[in-house]
Amino acid sequence: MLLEPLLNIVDLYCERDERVLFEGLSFGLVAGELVQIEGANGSGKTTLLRILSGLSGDYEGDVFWCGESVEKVRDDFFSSLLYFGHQPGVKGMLTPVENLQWYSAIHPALLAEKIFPALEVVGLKGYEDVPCHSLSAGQNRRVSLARLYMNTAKLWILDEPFTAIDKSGVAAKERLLADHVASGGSVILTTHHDLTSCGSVTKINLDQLMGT
Ligand SMILES: Nc1ncnc2c1ncn2[C@@H]1O[C@H](COP(=O)(O)OP(=O)(O)OP(=O)(O)O)[C@@H](O)[C@H]1O
Repeated sequence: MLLEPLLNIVDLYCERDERVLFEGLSFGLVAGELVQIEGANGSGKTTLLRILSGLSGDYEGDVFWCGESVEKVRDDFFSSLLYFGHQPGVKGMLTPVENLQWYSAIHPALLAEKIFPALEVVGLKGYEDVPCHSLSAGQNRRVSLARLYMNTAKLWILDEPFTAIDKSGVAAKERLLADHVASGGSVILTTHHDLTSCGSVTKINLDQLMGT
């Protein structure tokens, strides 16, 4: 049986600084699917993820969520989405717990009762109350990644989630992604890592869609 796509991207066109990043980009993402966006530096991976996450409206084409234009179903779409950006998005003056409390206050899919277990899983037990400006780059990234262990969102859009994460952290994140798709969640991500234990991965290469 053919599954209806959760997210459907139709004929997307985007240019920046008079350079076409991609044109005619169409693909669908079904429940339980992991899509990896590939491409050289500057090919438009982050730009695409920002468009799909509703953070940039500077494009042509259509994006549908469960068969409806995302514009029409914004509330449902955003409550089903967890976006993990290029930057950790962690405030240095706040502790890991405070950062996650703030995220949980603004996003209904992030469960506050999971903050402490999530910080333990990402290896930050004992650092819960340390201001984030005193943590390393990798530890700040882990604070941000802890959101993945606290959430019930169906769709994860992750921009370079493994940056600054050590080998054991990468293996744990791969397992988390595999569990998410195995339980019917969906993931779109960019990474320069080879995904070795996430099961089936659909790859989309932006280099082949670059215009002039
Ligand atoms: N807000 C913007 N205004 C103008 N140009 C932009 C903007 N954002 C990105 N660009 C340009 O768009 C192109 C694509 O950038 P993007 O960050 O999407 O690439 P990327 O594939 O994610 O790169 P990397 O692998 O280096 O992270 C780059 O040439 C960049 O300079």
